[in-house]
Order: sequence, then C-alpha cells, then structure tokens
Amino acid sequence: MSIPVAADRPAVLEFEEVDFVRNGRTILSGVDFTVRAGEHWALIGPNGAGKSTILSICGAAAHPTRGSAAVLGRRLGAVDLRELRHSIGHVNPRHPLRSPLTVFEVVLTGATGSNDLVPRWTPPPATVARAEDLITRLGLDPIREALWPNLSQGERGRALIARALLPDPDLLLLDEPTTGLDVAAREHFLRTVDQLHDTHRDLATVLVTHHLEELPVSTTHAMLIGDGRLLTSGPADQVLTTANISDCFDYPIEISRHDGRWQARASSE
Ligand SMILES: Nc1ncnc2c1ncn2[C@@H]1O[C@H](COP(=O)(O)OP(=O)(O)OP(=O)(O)O)[C@@H](O)[C@H]1O
Repeated sequence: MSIPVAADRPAVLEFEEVDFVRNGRTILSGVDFTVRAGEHWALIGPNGAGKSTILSICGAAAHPTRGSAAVLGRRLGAVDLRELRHSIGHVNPRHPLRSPLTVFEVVLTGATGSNDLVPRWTPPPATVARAEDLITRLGLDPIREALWPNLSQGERGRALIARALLPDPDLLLLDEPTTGLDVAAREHFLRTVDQLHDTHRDLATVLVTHHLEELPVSTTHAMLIGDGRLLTSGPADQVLTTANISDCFDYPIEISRHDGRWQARASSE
C-alpha cells in the first residue's frame, strides 16, 4: 500500500554533507538526503550508528557542525529553533513526564510544546476542539481522563501521537515508537500510523527502529546508517534488501516482504 510520492513535492528535510562532531568525536560524516512532503521514511542502523543524532537535527534540537540542514525549508543556524520546533511533532516513548496528567491534558501539552501544562495557560477553544478530535481519532475516548502513570505503553504511544499532531505539524518524528509494546499494541500502533498517512497526505514522517517487523506498511523510503555515514537511501523496496541490510549490520540477514510488511532473520547460508 506504499503511496507514490511525486519528486516535485516540497522538501521537508534537506541534509547536505552534514557532519556532526561532539567532544572531538565525529558522530556523523557527510550525511546527504532529502525527505519530501508525503514521504514516510524508515531510519535504520546498528546501535551507535547515529540515528538519534540525525533525528535530533531533523527535530531542530541540534545543528550540524559542518554542511547544511534545512528543516521545513528553513536552514538551521539561520532560524529560531524554538519556533521551528512548533511545526514538528516528535513522538518519544521516553517522554519525560513527571506529573500525573490525564490523557486529555497530555494531548493539550502539544500546543505549548512543554512536558507539563503551562501554569495559568488557558487553551483556546479551537485547540480544545482539536484535542478532542484527535483523542477520538486515536481511539482514546475511553481513557480520556486516565492518568499518565497508569497508562500502558501502547496507550501512552497513542496519546503521544495525538499530542504530536495537535499543532498540525508538517513533519512527524517517531523515535523507536514501538519499544516495549506487546504484539497487539504494536499492531494497533502500526495501523494507527498507516491511517494517519491516509488522512494527512502531506505529512512527512521519519521513523527510527531496530526491527524491520516494526515498519508500517505505508513506509515509502528508507535510509541505512552505519558508523555515522549514510550507506544507502531511496525507495524502501530498493534499500531494504538482504544484501544492503547484511552489509549495514555486518551480519548475514535475510529480508523478505509479505503483504507489505518486512521480515528479517539470520540467513541460513
Ligand atoms: N555528546 C556526545 N559526545 C560524544 N559522543 C556522543 C555524544 N552523543 C552521542 N555520542 C555517540 O555518538 C554515537 C551515535 O549516537 P546515537 O545516539 O546517534 O546512535 P543511535 O544510532 O541512535 O544508537 P542506538 O541505536 O543505540 O540508539 C554513539 O557512539 C554515541 O556514543
């Protein structure tokens, strides 16, 4: 069910020869890719390859040491990062929330980009209406008043997607969103992401995962990262092959695809 995307759609992310150096260590080197509106990318690579670092630049939380990165058409280094972040939805399963907010309140924090409700902030009626709509669309009505500490991982995942979509972002970043989910919650989550792609045709997404089984059917593109370098990128079916994945993980892995979903297992050769 991959949705074809025209090459002339606007670029949402443009990395050109991006290097990222921290504490004298080169973490990313010469990373080059373009993500366009309506594309759904998977970002895959071994532990420590640099995936989270790429995602933090995509989320305007860090900028390149060398090279250039444009997010939503704005070049990092020349724009107010905080303002830019309002147009980016970020789903992080390790969302650092300490107070016992309800699901409804957690979704509302998407309007202020904060972890907690901002004191003395009254959400405008349009924001409340949008939060209600997202809660219904993500199947959260029965747990609207449930408290965050009591939610299951799957319920939290759906609440965080609703939160991320509240400001109607053009870019959605999903950082290992299925971590800790049981198989039913994972499948529900993946269906939610596929439906999202059907209803938000211009939304671009970048999803980081360690497991190819956790890629939504609607994934259109993929990039493989190894040791801070982009190994290959492009249409998902051309990138997620036995040869490319085995090379990326330096291990013989066989890739297959059934009904739009990918599977990876150790090669018998
Ligand atoms: N501030 C920093 N200073 C030095 N090294 C860092 C810093 N931040 C990250 N690194 C290193 O950069 C490399 C890439 O880290 P990153 O978190 O981007 O990898 P990842 O692909 O997301 O890994 P994982 O799959 O384990 O989550 C790692 O080796 C990490 O130890």
